[in-house]
Amino acid sequence: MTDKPFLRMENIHKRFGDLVASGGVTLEVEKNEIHTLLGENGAGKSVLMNILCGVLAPNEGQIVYKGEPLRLGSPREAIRHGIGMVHQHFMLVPNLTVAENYVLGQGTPTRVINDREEVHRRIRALSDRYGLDVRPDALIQDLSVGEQQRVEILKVLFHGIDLLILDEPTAVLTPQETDRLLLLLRELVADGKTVIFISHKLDEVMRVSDRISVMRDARIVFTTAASETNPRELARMMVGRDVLMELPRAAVEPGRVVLSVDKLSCDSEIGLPAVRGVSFEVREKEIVGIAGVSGNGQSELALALTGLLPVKGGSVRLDGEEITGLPPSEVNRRPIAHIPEDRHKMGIVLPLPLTENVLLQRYDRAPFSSRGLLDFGAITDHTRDLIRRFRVKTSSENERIQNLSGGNQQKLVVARELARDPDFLLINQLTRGIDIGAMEMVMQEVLRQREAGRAILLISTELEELFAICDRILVMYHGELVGELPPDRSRLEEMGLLMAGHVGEAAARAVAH
Ligand SMILES: Nc1ncnc2c1ncn2[C@@H]1O[C@H](COP(=O)(O)OP(=O)(O)OP(=O)(O)O)[C@@H](O)[C@H]1O
Repeated sequence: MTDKPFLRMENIHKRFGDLVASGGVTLEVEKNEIHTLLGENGAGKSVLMNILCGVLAPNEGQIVYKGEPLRLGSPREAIRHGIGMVHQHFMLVPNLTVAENYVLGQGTPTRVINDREEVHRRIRALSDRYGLDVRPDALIQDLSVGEQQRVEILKVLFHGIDLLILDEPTAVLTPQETDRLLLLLRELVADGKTVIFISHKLDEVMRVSDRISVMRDARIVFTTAASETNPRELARMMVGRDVLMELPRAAVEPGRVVLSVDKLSCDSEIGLPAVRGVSFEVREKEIVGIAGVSGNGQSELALALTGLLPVKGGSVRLDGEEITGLPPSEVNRRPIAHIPEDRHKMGIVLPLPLTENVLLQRYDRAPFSSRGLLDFGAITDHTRDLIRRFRVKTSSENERIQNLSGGNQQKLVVARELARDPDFLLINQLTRGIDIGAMEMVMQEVLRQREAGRAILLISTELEELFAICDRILVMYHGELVGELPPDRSRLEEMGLLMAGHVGEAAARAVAH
Protein backbone atom coordinates (compact mmCIF):
# COMPACT_ATOMS: atom_id res chain seq x y z
CA MET A 1 0.00 0.00 0.00
CA THR A 2 1.53 3.34 -1.01
CA ASP A 3 0.55 6.59 0.67
CA LYS A 4 0.09 8.23 -2.73
CA PRO A 5 -3.57 8.89 -3.53
CA PHE A 6 -5.17 7.37 -6.61
CA LEU A 7 -5.97 10.87 -7.86
CA ARG A 8 -4.65 14.22 -6.76
CA MET A 9 -5.80 17.44 -8.38
CA GLU A 10 -3.34 20.00 -7.10
CA ASN A 11 -3.76 23.74 -6.85
CA ILE A 12 -6.10 23.88 -9.84
CA HIS A 13 -6.95 27.35 -11.13
CA LYS A 14 -9.51 28.11 -13.80
CA ARG A 15 -10.66 31.58 -14.78
CA PHE A 16 -13.21 32.74 -17.33
CA GLY A 17 -12.32 36.41 -17.86
CA ASP A 18 -12.54 37.91 -14.38
CA LEU A 19 -14.61 35.08 -12.99
CA VAL A 20 -12.67 32.57 -10.88
CA ALA A 21 -14.27 29.12 -11.21
CA SER A 22 -11.39 27.26 -9.54
CA GLY A 23 -9.24 29.26 -7.19
CA GLY A 24 -6.51 26.78 -6.26
CA VAL A 25 -8.46 23.60 -5.65
CA THR A 26 -6.72 20.56 -4.22
CA LEU A 27 -8.73 17.35 -4.21
CA GLU A 28 -7.57 13.87 -3.31
CA VAL A 29 -9.55 10.77 -4.22
CA GLU A 30 -8.65 7.27 -3.05
CA LYS A 31 -8.99 4.19 -5.20
CA ASN A 32 -12.25 2.28 -4.70
CA GLU A 33 -14.18 5.01 -2.95
CA ILE A 34 -17.28 7.01 -3.68
CA HIS A 35 -16.17 10.56 -3.16
CA THR A 36 -18.94 13.17 -3.19
CA LEU A 37 -18.45 16.80 -4.19
CA LEU A 38 -20.91 19.16 -2.56
CA GLY A 39 -21.26 22.89 -2.96
CA GLU A 40 -23.55 25.78 -3.72
CA ASN A 41 -24.64 26.56 -7.26
CA GLY A 42 -21.68 28.03 -9.09
CA ALA A 43 -19.14 26.84 -6.48
CA GLY A 44 -17.12 25.25 -9.27
CA LYS A 45 -17.93 21.53 -9.08
CA SER A 46 -18.72 20.96 -12.76
CA VAL A 47 -15.78 23.06 -13.92
CA LEU A 48 -13.40 21.02 -11.75
CA MET A 49 -14.81 17.76 -13.10
CA ASN A 50 -14.70 19.06 -16.67
CA ILE A 51 -10.99 19.67 -16.12
CA LEU A 52 -10.57 16.12 -14.84
CA CYS A 53 -12.27 14.63 -17.86
CA GLY A 54 -10.44 16.71 -20.44
CA VAL A 55 -13.25 19.08 -21.48
CA LEU A 56 -11.56 22.16 -20.00
CA ALA A 57 -7.88 22.97 -19.53
CA PRO A 58 -6.82 24.54 -16.22
CA ASN A 59 -4.91 27.84 -16.20
CA GLU A 60 -2.62 26.47 -13.49
CA GLY A 61 -2.17 23.36 -11.40
CA GLN A 62 -1.59 19.71 -12.08
CA ILE A 63 -3.30 16.37 -11.93
CA VAL A 64 -1.49 13.31 -10.63
CA TYR A 65 -3.32 10.11 -11.50
CA LYS A 66 -2.14 6.64 -10.50
CA GLY A 67 1.16 8.20 -9.47
CA GLU A 68 1.83 9.87 -12.85
CA PRO A 69 1.28 13.49 -13.96
CA LEU A 70 -1.70 13.66 -16.29
CA ARG A 71 -2.12 16.18 -19.08
CA LEU A 72 -5.36 15.96 -20.99
CA GLY A 73 -6.10 17.59 -24.33
CA SER A 74 -9.58 16.14 -24.82
CA PRO A 75 -12.25 13.87 -23.28
CA ARG A 76 -11.01 11.18 -25.64
CA GLU A 77 -7.62 11.27 -23.97
CA ALA A 78 -9.27 11.11 -20.55
CA ILE A 79 -11.17 8.00 -21.63
CA ARG A 80 -7.91 6.45 -22.82
CA HIS A 81 -6.61 6.94 -19.28
CA GLY A 82 -9.76 5.34 -17.87
CA ILE A 83 -11.54 8.55 -16.78
CA GLY A 84 -15.13 9.07 -17.94
CA MET A 85 -17.91 11.48 -17.04
CA VAL A 86 -21.70 11.40 -17.17
CA HIS A 87 -22.72 15.06 -17.53
CA GLN A 88 -25.73 16.90 -16.06
CA HIS A 89 -27.31 16.99 -19.49
CA PHE A 90 -27.17 13.80 -21.47
CA MET A 91 -24.96 13.79 -24.52
CA LEU A 92 -26.66 11.06 -26.54
CA VAL A 93 -27.82 11.43 -30.15
CA PRO A 94 -31.59 10.78 -29.98
CA ASN A 95 -32.14 9.25 -33.41
CA LEU A 96 -29.30 6.73 -33.13
CA THR A 97 -29.33 3.41 -31.32
CA VAL A 98 -27.51 2.73 -28.08
CA ALA A 99 -24.76 0.82 -29.91
CA GLU A 100 -24.35 3.56 -32.52
CA ASN A 101 -24.00 6.15 -29.77
CA TYR A 102 -21.31 4.09 -28.10
CA VAL A 103 -19.10 3.73 -31.15
CA LEU A 104 -19.44 7.45 -31.84
CA GLY A 105 -17.20 7.91 -28.79
CA GLN A 106 -13.92 7.23 -30.48
CA GLY A 107 -12.14 5.78 -27.49
CA THR A 108 -12.92 2.27 -28.73
CA PRO A 109 -10.46 0.34 -30.90
CA THR A 110 -11.37 0.46 -34.61
CA ARG A 111 -11.65 -3.29 -34.81
CA VAL A 112 -14.54 -3.24 -32.38
CA ILE A 113 -16.25 -0.27 -34.06
CA ASN A 114 -16.35 -2.22 -37.29
CA ASP A 115 -17.71 -5.32 -35.69
CA ARG A 116 -21.38 -4.68 -34.91
CA GLU A 117 -21.92 -8.10 -33.36
CA GLU A 118 -18.98 -7.63 -31.03
CA VAL A 119 -20.27 -4.22 -29.92
CA HIS A 120 -23.75 -5.65 -29.25
CA ARG A 121 -22.29 -8.59 -27.37
CA ARG A 122 -20.20 -6.34 -25.12
CA ILE A 123 -23.16 -4.07 -24.39
CA ARG A 124 -25.33 -7.05 -23.48
CA ALA A 125 -22.60 -8.52 -21.29
CA LEU A 126 -22.11 -5.26 -19.34
CA SER A 127 -25.85 -4.72 -19.11
CA ASP A 128 -26.34 -8.21 -17.64
CA ARG A 129 -23.44 -7.90 -15.27
CA TYR A 130 -24.74 -4.71 -13.67
CA GLY A 131 -28.47 -5.33 -14.21
CA LEU A 132 -28.79 -2.21 -16.35
CA ASP A 133 -31.49 -3.38 -18.77
CA VAL A 134 -29.90 -1.68 -21.77
CA ARG A 135 -30.71 -3.04 -25.25
CA PRO A 136 -28.01 -2.25 -27.84
CA ASP A 137 -30.50 -1.71 -30.67
CA ALA A 138 -32.93 0.58 -28.76
CA LEU A 139 -33.31 4.08 -30.18
CA ILE A 140 -32.36 6.73 -27.61
CA GLN A 141 -35.47 8.80 -28.36
CA ASP A 142 -37.71 5.91 -27.29
CA LEU A 143 -36.13 5.64 -23.83
CA SER A 144 -37.29 7.22 -20.56
CA VAL A 145 -34.99 9.59 -18.71
CA GLY A 146 -33.99 6.86 -16.26
CA GLU A 147 -33.15 4.49 -19.11
CA GLN A 148 -31.08 7.16 -20.87
CA GLN A 149 -29.19 7.68 -17.65
CA ARG A 150 -28.31 3.98 -17.55
CA VAL A 151 -27.27 4.13 -21.21
CA GLU A 152 -24.91 7.01 -20.35
CA ILE A 153 -23.38 5.07 -17.48
CA LEU A 154 -23.00 1.92 -19.51
CA LYS A 155 -21.36 3.99 -22.25
CA VAL A 156 -18.62 5.03 -19.87
CA LEU A 157 -18.19 1.43 -18.69
CA PHE A 158 -18.12 0.31 -22.33
CA HIS A 159 -15.05 2.47 -22.79
CA GLY A 160 -13.34 0.66 -19.93
CA ILE A 161 -13.14 3.40 -17.33
CA ASP A 162 -11.67 3.08 -13.82
CA LEU A 163 -12.76 6.50 -12.58
CA LEU A 164 -16.39 7.40 -13.15
CA ILE A 165 -17.62 10.97 -12.59
CA LEU A 166 -21.36 11.58 -12.25
CA ASP A 167 -22.60 15.19 -12.26
CA GLU A 168 -26.02 15.37 -10.54
CA PRO A 169 -27.16 12.02 -11.90
CA THR A 170 -30.22 11.81 -9.66
CA ALA A 171 -31.71 15.24 -10.41
CA VAL A 172 -34.16 13.81 -12.95
CA LEU A 173 -34.61 10.31 -11.53
CA THR A 174 -37.58 8.91 -9.62
CA PRO A 175 -36.85 7.76 -6.05
CA GLN A 176 -36.89 4.14 -7.26
CA GLU A 177 -34.44 4.91 -10.06
CA THR A 178 -32.24 6.77 -7.58
CA ASP A 179 -32.16 3.76 -5.26
CA ARG A 180 -31.18 1.59 -8.17
CA LEU A 181 -28.42 3.98 -9.23
CA LEU A 182 -26.96 4.20 -5.74
CA LEU A 183 -26.83 0.40 -5.54
CA LEU A 184 -25.13 0.31 -8.93
CA LEU A 185 -22.47 2.75 -7.74
CA ARG A 186 -21.70 0.49 -4.78
CA GLU A 187 -21.43 -2.48 -7.13
CA LEU A 188 -19.01 -0.58 -9.37
CA VAL A 189 -16.83 0.21 -6.39
CA ALA A 190 -16.93 -3.44 -5.31
CA ASP A 191 -15.69 -4.23 -8.81
CA GLY A 192 -12.63 -2.04 -8.34
CA LYS A 193 -13.86 1.23 -9.83
CA THR A 194 -13.69 4.66 -8.24
CA VAL A 195 -16.58 7.13 -8.33
CA ILE A 196 -16.82 10.91 -7.97
CA PHE A 197 -20.42 11.87 -7.33
CA ILE A 198 -22.07 15.31 -7.39
CA SER A 199 -25.49 15.88 -5.85
CA HIS A 200 -27.47 18.50 -3.94
CA LYS A 201 -29.53 15.86 -2.14
CA LEU A 202 -27.91 15.37 1.24
CA ASP A 203 -29.86 12.24 2.17
CA GLU A 204 -28.55 10.30 -0.81
CA VAL A 205 -25.08 11.76 -0.33
CA MET A 206 -25.06 10.41 3.22
CA ARG A 207 -26.30 7.04 1.99
CA VAL A 208 -23.81 6.43 -0.77
CA SER A 209 -20.58 8.27 0.01
CA ASP A 210 -17.38 7.05 1.59
CA ARG A 211 -15.93 10.55 1.77
CA ILE A 212 -17.32 13.99 1.06
CA SER A 213 -15.60 17.23 0.01
CA VAL A 214 -17.37 20.56 0.17
CA MET A 215 -16.58 23.36 -2.29
CA ARG A 216 -17.23 26.97 -1.54
CA ASP A 217 -16.27 29.98 -3.67
CA ALA A 218 -14.12 27.98 -6.05
CA ARG A 219 -12.18 26.14 -3.32
CA ILE A 220 -12.47 22.95 -1.32
CA VAL A 221 -13.14 23.99 2.27
CA PHE A 222 -13.78 20.68 3.99
CA THR A 223 -13.22 16.96 3.43
CA THR A 224 -14.59 14.30 5.75
CA ALA A 225 -15.54 10.64 5.99
CA ALA A 226 -19.30 10.32 5.53
CA SER A 227 -19.47 8.38 8.79
CA GLU A 228 -18.12 11.37 10.68
CA THR A 229 -20.58 14.02 9.53
CA ASN A 230 -24.29 14.70 9.20
CA PRO A 231 -26.56 16.62 6.80
CA ARG A 232 -26.78 19.64 9.09
CA GLU A 233 -23.01 20.04 9.27
CA LEU A 234 -22.70 19.56 5.52
CA ALA A 235 -25.35 22.21 4.85
CA ARG A 236 -23.56 24.63 7.13
CA MET A 237 -20.22 23.98 5.44
CA MET A 238 -21.78 24.55 2.01
CA VAL A 239 -23.81 27.62 2.71
CA GLY A 240 -21.92 29.15 5.64
CA ARG A 241 -25.01 29.20 7.92
CA ASP A 242 -27.72 26.89 9.21
CA VAL A 243 -30.37 25.98 6.65
CA LEU A 244 -33.85 25.89 8.14
CA MET A 245 -36.21 24.34 5.59
CA GLU A 246 -39.08 25.00 8.03
CA LEU A 247 -40.37 28.05 6.24
CA PRO A 248 -42.60 30.55 8.01
CA ARG A 249 -46.01 30.61 6.36
CA ALA A 250 -48.49 33.41 6.80
CA ALA A 251 -52.04 32.26 7.49
CA VAL A 252 -54.02 33.44 4.47
CA GLU A 253 -57.53 32.59 3.34
CA PRO A 254 -57.76 31.42 -0.27
CA GLY A 255 -59.74 33.85 -2.43
CA ARG A 256 -61.66 33.47 -5.68
CA VAL A 257 -61.05 30.57 -8.07
CA VAL A 258 -58.37 31.48 -10.62
CA LEU A 259 -57.81 28.18 -12.41
CA SER A 260 -60.58 25.71 -12.91
CA VAL A 261 -59.88 22.40 -14.63
CA ASP A 262 -62.81 20.14 -15.44
CA LYS A 263 -62.50 16.53 -16.66
CA LEU A 264 -59.38 17.37 -18.64
CA SER A 265 -57.93 14.63 -20.85
CA CYS A 266 -55.03 14.56 -23.25
CA ASP A 267 -52.65 12.14 -24.91
CA SER A 268 -48.88 12.07 -24.64
CA GLU A 269 -46.69 13.19 -27.55
CA ILE A 270 -46.63 9.62 -28.83
CA GLY A 271 -50.42 9.33 -28.70
CA LEU A 272 -51.01 7.31 -25.52
CA PRO A 273 -53.62 8.43 -22.97
CA ALA A 274 -51.72 10.52 -20.40
CA VAL A 275 -54.22 12.69 -18.51
CA ARG A 276 -57.57 10.99 -17.85
CA GLY A 277 -60.38 13.31 -16.84
CA VAL A 278 -58.77 15.34 -14.06
CA SER A 279 -60.71 18.08 -12.24
CA PHE A 280 -59.40 20.56 -9.68
CA GLU A 281 -59.35 24.24 -8.81
CA VAL A 282 -56.64 26.59 -7.71
CA ARG A 283 -57.61 29.73 -5.82
CA GLU A 284 -55.96 33.03 -5.10
CA LYS A 285 -53.47 32.81 -2.23
CA GLU A 286 -53.24 29.05 -2.53
CA ILE A 287 -50.44 26.66 -3.47
CA VAL A 288 -51.82 23.36 -4.72
CA GLY A 289 -49.27 20.60 -5.11
CA ILE A 290 -49.36 17.68 -7.49
CA ALA A 291 -47.34 14.74 -6.21
CA GLY A 292 -46.59 11.61 -8.16
CA VAL A 293 -43.88 9.38 -9.49
CA SER A 294 -42.75 11.03 -12.73
CA GLY A 295 -44.35 9.60 -15.83
CA ASN A 296 -47.88 9.53 -14.39
CA GLY A 297 -49.21 12.33 -16.60
CA GLN A 298 -47.88 15.35 -14.70
CA SER A 299 -45.74 16.60 -17.61
CA GLU A 300 -48.64 16.28 -20.04
CA LEU A 301 -50.97 18.07 -17.63
CA ALA A 302 -48.58 21.04 -17.50
CA LEU A 303 -48.28 21.10 -21.29
CA ALA A 304 -52.05 20.88 -21.80
CA LEU A 305 -52.66 23.77 -19.38
CA THR A 306 -50.29 25.99 -21.35
CA GLY A 307 -51.53 25.03 -24.82
CA LEU A 308 -48.39 23.07 -25.63
CA LEU A 309 -50.26 19.77 -26.01
CA PRO A 310 -53.70 19.31 -27.64
CA VAL A 311 -56.61 18.76 -25.27
CA LYS A 312 -58.79 15.72 -26.01
CA GLY A 313 -61.65 16.46 -23.66
CA GLY A 314 -62.74 18.66 -20.77
CA SER A 315 -62.02 22.31 -20.11
CA VAL A 316 -59.56 24.75 -18.59
CA ARG A 317 -60.79 28.13 -17.35
CA LEU A 318 -58.56 30.95 -16.21
CA ASP A 319 -60.15 33.87 -14.36
CA GLY A 320 -63.49 32.59 -15.64
CA GLU A 321 -62.38 32.61 -19.30
CA GLU A 322 -62.34 29.35 -21.25
CA ILE A 323 -58.77 28.86 -22.51
CA THR A 324 -59.04 25.19 -23.47
CA GLY A 325 -57.18 24.43 -26.67
CA LEU A 326 -55.83 27.96 -27.22
CA PRO A 327 -52.44 27.97 -28.96
CA PRO A 328 -49.43 28.65 -26.70
CA SER A 329 -49.00 32.18 -28.09
CA GLU A 330 -52.56 33.01 -26.99
CA VAL A 331 -52.20 31.34 -23.59
CA ASN A 332 -49.03 33.35 -23.17
CA ARG A 333 -51.03 36.58 -23.54
CA ARG A 334 -53.03 35.65 -20.45
CA PRO A 335 -51.68 36.33 -16.94
CA ILE A 336 -49.93 32.95 -16.67
CA ALA A 337 -46.32 32.24 -15.77
CA HIS A 338 -44.75 28.84 -16.38
CA ILE A 339 -41.59 27.36 -14.89
CA PRO A 340 -41.08 24.34 -17.16
CA GLU A 341 -39.80 20.92 -16.22
CA ASP A 342 -36.84 20.93 -18.57
CA ARG A 343 -35.21 24.33 -18.66
CA HIS A 344 -33.04 23.50 -21.65
CA LYS A 345 -35.95 22.36 -23.82
CA MET A 346 -38.40 25.08 -22.88
CA GLY A 347 -37.13 27.59 -20.38
CA ILE A 348 -34.12 29.19 -21.98
CA VAL A 349 -32.18 29.67 -25.21
CA LEU A 350 -28.65 28.59 -24.35
CA PRO A 351 -26.53 30.76 -26.69
CA LEU A 352 -28.40 33.97 -25.79
CA PRO A 353 -27.36 36.35 -23.01
CA LEU A 354 -29.27 36.59 -19.76
CA THR A 355 -30.95 39.83 -20.88
CA GLU A 356 -32.49 38.19 -23.94
CA ASN A 357 -33.53 35.13 -21.96
CA VAL A 358 -35.35 37.41 -19.56
CA LEU A 359 -37.04 39.06 -22.51
CA LEU A 360 -38.33 35.82 -24.07
CA GLN A 361 -42.05 36.05 -24.94
CA ARG A 362 -42.21 39.56 -23.53
CA TYR A 363 -40.29 41.61 -26.07
CA ASP A 364 -43.46 43.42 -27.17
CA ARG A 365 -44.51 44.48 -23.70
CA ALA A 366 -43.91 47.34 -21.33
CA PRO A 367 -41.53 48.11 -19.75
CA PHE A 368 -39.27 46.37 -22.28
CA SER A 369 -40.61 48.03 -25.38
CA SER A 370 -42.64 51.03 -26.25
CA ARG A 371 -44.02 51.98 -29.67
CA GLY A 372 -42.24 49.04 -31.28
CA LEU A 373 -38.79 49.89 -29.95
CA LEU A 374 -36.89 47.86 -27.36
CA ASP A 375 -35.77 49.79 -24.32
CA PHE A 376 -32.34 48.29 -23.63
CA GLY A 377 -31.92 50.35 -20.46
CA ALA A 378 -35.09 48.88 -18.96
CA ILE A 379 -34.14 45.34 -20.04
CA THR A 380 -30.70 45.64 -18.44
CA ASP A 381 -32.07 47.14 -15.23
CA HIS A 382 -34.69 44.44 -14.90
CA THR A 383 -32.18 41.63 -15.55
CA ARG A 384 -29.72 43.10 -13.03
CA ASP A 385 -32.50 43.32 -10.49
CA LEU A 386 -33.39 39.63 -10.95
CA ILE A 387 -29.71 38.61 -10.72
CA ARG A 388 -29.34 40.52 -7.48
CA ARG A 389 -32.58 39.37 -5.86
CA PHE A 390 -32.13 35.71 -6.72
CA ARG A 391 -28.35 35.71 -6.21
CA VAL A 392 -27.69 34.38 -9.71
CA LYS A 393 -23.95 33.84 -10.05
CA THR A 394 -22.78 35.37 -13.33
CA SER A 395 -20.06 37.70 -14.51
CA SER A 396 -22.66 40.06 -16.07
CA GLU A 397 -26.18 40.25 -17.50
CA ASN A 398 -24.60 39.98 -20.96
CA GLU A 399 -23.12 36.54 -20.27
CA ARG A 400 -24.53 33.74 -22.41
CA ILE A 401 -26.81 31.70 -20.21
CA GLN A 402 -25.05 28.48 -21.27
CA ASN A 403 -22.01 29.65 -19.29
CA LEU A 404 -23.96 29.71 -16.03
CA SER A 405 -23.95 26.69 -13.75
CA GLY A 406 -27.08 24.53 -13.95
CA GLY A 407 -28.54 25.77 -10.67
CA ASN A 408 -27.97 29.39 -11.63
CA GLN A 409 -29.80 28.87 -14.94
CA GLN A 410 -32.74 27.50 -12.96
CA LYS A 411 -32.66 30.46 -10.57
CA LEU A 412 -32.89 32.85 -13.51
CA VAL A 413 -35.89 31.02 -15.00
CA VAL A 414 -37.65 31.08 -11.62
CA ALA A 415 -36.83 34.78 -11.16
CA ARG A 416 -38.08 35.67 -14.63
CA GLU A 417 -41.38 33.84 -14.24
CA LEU A 418 -42.12 35.10 -10.73
CA ALA A 419 -41.52 38.64 -11.99
CA ARG A 420 -44.22 38.30 -14.64
CA ASP A 421 -46.85 39.29 -12.14
CA PRO A 422 -49.19 36.45 -13.14
CA ASP A 423 -52.59 35.53 -11.73
CA PHE A 424 -51.72 31.87 -12.16
CA LEU A 425 -48.27 30.41 -11.69
CA LEU A 426 -47.61 26.93 -13.04
CA ILE A 427 -44.44 25.38 -11.68
CA ASN A 428 -43.16 22.01 -12.83
CA GLN A 429 -40.14 21.09 -10.64
CA LEU A 430 -39.20 24.25 -8.80
CA THR A 431 -35.80 23.47 -7.37
CA ARG A 432 -34.27 21.09 -9.90
CA GLY A 433 -30.48 21.53 -9.66
CA ILE A 434 -30.74 24.22 -6.99
CA ASP A 435 -28.56 23.98 -3.86
CA ILE A 436 -30.15 23.77 -0.42
CA GLY A 437 -29.43 27.36 0.57
CA ALA A 438 -30.91 28.75 -2.64
CA MET A 439 -33.78 26.27 -2.35
CA GLU A 440 -34.84 27.90 0.89
CA MET A 441 -34.71 31.34 -0.77
CA VAL A 442 -36.65 30.22 -3.86
CA MET A 443 -39.36 28.54 -1.78
CA GLN A 444 -39.68 31.69 0.32
CA GLU A 445 -40.17 33.72 -2.89
CA VAL A 446 -42.96 31.36 -3.98
CA LEU A 447 -44.62 31.73 -0.57
CA ARG A 448 -44.42 35.51 -1.03
CA GLN A 449 -46.23 35.10 -4.35
CA ARG A 450 -48.94 33.21 -2.53
CA GLU A 451 -49.34 35.99 0.00
CA ALA A 452 -49.49 38.50 -2.86
CA GLY A 453 -52.60 36.71 -4.13
CA ARG A 454 -51.37 34.41 -6.90
CA ALA A 455 -52.87 31.00 -7.54
CA ILE A 456 -50.02 28.49 -7.74
CA LEU A 457 -49.90 24.93 -9.02
CA LEU A 458 -46.70 23.15 -8.03
CA ILE A 459 -46.00 19.85 -9.78
CA SER A 460 -43.11 18.10 -8.11
CA THR A 461 -41.46 14.76 -7.60
CA GLU A 462 -39.77 16.13 -4.45
CA LEU A 463 -42.07 15.46 -1.52
CA GLU A 464 -40.05 17.69 0.79
CA GLU A 465 -40.67 20.63 -1.53
CA LEU A 466 -44.41 19.91 -1.58
CA PHE A 467 -44.66 19.53 2.19
CA ALA A 468 -42.68 22.70 2.75
CA ILE A 469 -44.89 25.12 0.82
CA CYS A 470 -48.20 23.63 -0.36
CA ASP A 471 -51.61 24.24 1.20
CA ARG A 472 -52.93 20.96 -0.09
CA ILE A 473 -51.48 18.15 -2.19
CA LEU A 474 -53.21 16.18 -4.94
CA VAL A 475 -51.73 12.84 -5.93
CA MET A 476 -51.56 11.80 -9.55
CA TYR A 477 -51.37 8.17 -10.62
CA HIS A 478 -51.83 6.78 -14.14
CA GLY A 479 -53.19 10.09 -15.42
CA GLU A 480 -55.80 10.45 -12.68
CA LEU A 481 -55.99 12.39 -9.44
CA VAL A 482 -56.36 9.63 -6.88
CA GLY A 483 -56.41 11.57 -3.64
CA GLU A 484 -55.87 14.79 -1.74
CA LEU A 485 -53.86 15.24 1.45
CA PRO A 486 -52.87 18.13 3.68
CA PRO A 487 -49.13 18.95 3.75
CA ASP A 488 -48.67 16.99 6.91
CA ARG A 489 -45.51 14.91 7.13
CA SER A 490 -47.26 12.39 9.37
CA ARG A 491 -49.31 11.44 6.27
CA LEU A 492 -46.19 10.49 4.31
CA GLU A 493 -47.00 6.80 4.29
CA GLU A 494 -50.49 7.45 2.89
CA MET A 495 -48.96 9.66 0.25
CA GLY A 496 -46.57 6.86 -0.74
CA LEU A 497 -49.48 4.41 -1.04
CA LEU A 498 -51.46 6.82 -3.23
CA MET A 499 -48.43 7.50 -5.43
CA ALA A 500 -48.11 3.76 -5.98
CA GLY A 501 -51.83 3.49 -6.86
CA HIS A 502 -52.88 1.70 -3.63
CA VAL A 503 -55.94 3.88 -3.16
CA GLY A 504 -57.88 1.49 -0.93
CA GLU A 505 -55.00 0.98 1.51
CA ALA A 506 -54.39 4.72 1.66
CA ALA A 507 -58.05 5.29 2.49
CA ALA A 508 -57.80 2.76 5.34
CA ARG A 509 -54.81 4.66 6.78
CA ALA A 510 -56.64 7.96 6.38
CA VAL A 511 -59.41 6.76 8.70
CA ALA A 512 -56.82 6.58 11.48
CA HIS A 513 -56.31 10.37 11.21
N1 LIG B 1 -17.61 28.39 -20.25
C1 LIG B 1 -17.76 29.25 -19.24
N2 LIG B 1 -17.62 30.59 -19.43
C2 LIG B 1 -17.80 31.46 -18.41
N3 LIG B 1 -18.09 31.09 -17.13
C3 LIG B 1 -18.24 29.79 -16.89
C4 LIG B 1 -18.09 28.80 -17.92
N4 LIG B 1 -18.30 27.58 -17.37
C5 LIG B 1 -18.57 27.80 -16.06
N5 LIG B 1 -18.52 29.11 -15.78
C6 LIG B 1 -18.73 29.72 -14.45
O1 LIG B 1 -17.94 29.04 -13.48
C7 LIG B 1 -18.60 29.01 -12.21
C8 LIG B 1 -18.64 27.60 -11.68
O2 LIG B 1 -19.59 26.85 -12.47
P1 LIG B 1 -19.89 25.31 -12.24
O3 LIG B 1 -20.77 24.89 -13.36
O4 LIG B 1 -18.64 24.58 -11.99
O5 LIG B 1 -20.75 25.35 -10.89
P2 LIG B 1 -21.35 24.13 -10.06
O6 LIG B 1 -20.67 24.12 -8.72
O7 LIG B 1 -21.27 22.88 -10.86
O8 LIG B 1 -22.86 24.63 -9.87
P3 LIG B 1 -24.30 23.86 -9.98
O9 LIG B 1 -24.52 23.24 -8.65
O10 LIG B 1 -25.28 24.99 -10.19
O11 LIG B 1 -24.25 22.91 -11.13
C9 LIG B 1 -19.99 29.60 -12.45
O12 LIG B 1 -20.01 30.92 -11.99
C10 LIG B 1 -20.17 29.56 -13.97
O13 LIG B 1 -20.98 30.61 -14.41
